[in-house]
Amino acid sequence: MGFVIGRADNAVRGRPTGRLGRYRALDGSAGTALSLDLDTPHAMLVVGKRGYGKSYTLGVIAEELARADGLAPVVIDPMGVFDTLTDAGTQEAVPATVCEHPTVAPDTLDPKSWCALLGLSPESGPGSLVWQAAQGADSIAAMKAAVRETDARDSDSRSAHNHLELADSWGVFDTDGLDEATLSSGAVTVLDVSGLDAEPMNAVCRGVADILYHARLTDNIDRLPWLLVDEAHAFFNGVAGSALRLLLTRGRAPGVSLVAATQRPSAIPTVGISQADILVSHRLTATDDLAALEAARPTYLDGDFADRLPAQPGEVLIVDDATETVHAARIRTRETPHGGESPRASELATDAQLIEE
Ligand SMILES: Nc1ncnc2c1ncn2[C@@H]1O[C@H](COP(=O)(O)OP(=O)(O)OP(=O)(O)O)[C@@H](O)[C@H]1O
Repeated sequence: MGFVIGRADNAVRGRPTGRLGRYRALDGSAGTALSLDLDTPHAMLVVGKRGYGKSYTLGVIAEELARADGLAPVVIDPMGVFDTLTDAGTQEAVPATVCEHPTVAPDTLDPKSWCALLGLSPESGPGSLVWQAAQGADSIAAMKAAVRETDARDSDSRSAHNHLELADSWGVFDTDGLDEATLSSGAVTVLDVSGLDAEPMNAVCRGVADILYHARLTDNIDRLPWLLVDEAHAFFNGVAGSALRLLLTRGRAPGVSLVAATQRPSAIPTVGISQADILVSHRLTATDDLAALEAARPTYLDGDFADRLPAQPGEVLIVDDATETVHAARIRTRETPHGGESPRASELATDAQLIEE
């Protein structure tokens, strides 16, 4: 099994692990196996510039989580590239389901989040109406009715109503939306949010993060959730941000893991980097991204961090807090097809065009 990332006592064997890859030897040969601890909760950050393998690495982690017992993996998929987890692969099938139109119950969002989602200040007339409506209603229809029935100024209730109409039009709110039971089937649940704008995408992520966290706090699920979020900067900077920060800072106590992938670590709040116990870094070159990592992780990342970063797709530098170690590795090959390949013009050209050349 080789080394287990995220497990303080590497002598402990026989507990759940996922195959991550192998050490990268200087001569390019494959070294000892590297696994990821799946026994205890973790907060992981996967970073790297575009095209160097973040989504691929998330896919590898999802494959391993789906096969492990006792876990409830959920992928927030803003690029629509993880549906391939259900395809036939090189090994036995990965238990996976894809939800193409994920919805959450309106009351998974608290009043403050409703105001933030709709871009309303809670102190404003329309904002305070939305706040009040969100406190008592469990559907958008009930929220709209509550707003209509107030004796507030006409212009305020009309504005609040219009904002709620807009939220309704996103199609991501439903009283029968995702719940802890559907999210903890044991298979990896892929939530395809790729067709959505930033606000509804954030609403789904926020709702799901809250459902998983509260389900563990109240002992309502007996599996340990792992929330995987691709393009995480889009969520840390939206309504989902506070829920993701909560998972990073307090998720591990009740047993919720977060794996956040981003090409822009500089757009992630410092706490998002400093609270991660496992950092997986693909190639990074932007000065502000490197500075953000170094500023948040001074303990292990000294000045030569940039020099130690890999150059090829699929290669990573892993910083592991549990063992206080840094590892140069290559992520293993996906078993299911990778869905994030950029299209090439040559692939789209017809045979006739290619013959003409
Ligand atoms: N571990 C790996 N083994 C083999 N090939 C890999 C590996 N990781 C990445 N690749 C190759 O690199 C390509 C880019 O990877 P990926 O789509 O994950 O990039 P990304 O960093 O998520 O980019 P983007 O930010 O554009 O989504 C893949 O299509 C694949 O061909």
